[in-house]
Amino acid sequence: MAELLNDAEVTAALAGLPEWRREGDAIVRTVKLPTFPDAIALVDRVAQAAEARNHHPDIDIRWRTLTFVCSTHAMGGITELDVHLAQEIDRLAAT
Ligand SMILES: C[C@H](O)[C@H](O)[C@H]1CNC2=NC(N)=NC(=O)C2=N1
Repeated sequence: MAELLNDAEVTAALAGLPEWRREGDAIVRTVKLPTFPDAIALVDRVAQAAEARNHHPDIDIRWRTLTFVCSTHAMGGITELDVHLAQEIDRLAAT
């Protein structure tokens, strides 16, 4: 299992993830899509990617606005798995 990142490591990771912010034991990004179906389509793409890597974000869906919350539940905090998932979500959100 991936090790917890310390504060400096989280800060360094977020420097490469400008759309993301730290909220306690998680990193968080909000994405606004043009339509509700567009938002659900992105959720589906993220779900496929999360399943493939067996690491899943918490997802809040409010009309066209999605909030992704990445934390490693088994470790109770932020690990490289969350950073890599955030990078993947950014790629999928850009398509
Ligand atoms: C058994 C399975 O590998 C674990 O439950 C996985 C599934 N997806 C997960 N996703 C996240 N975000 N954190 C976890 O600790 C986690 N654990």
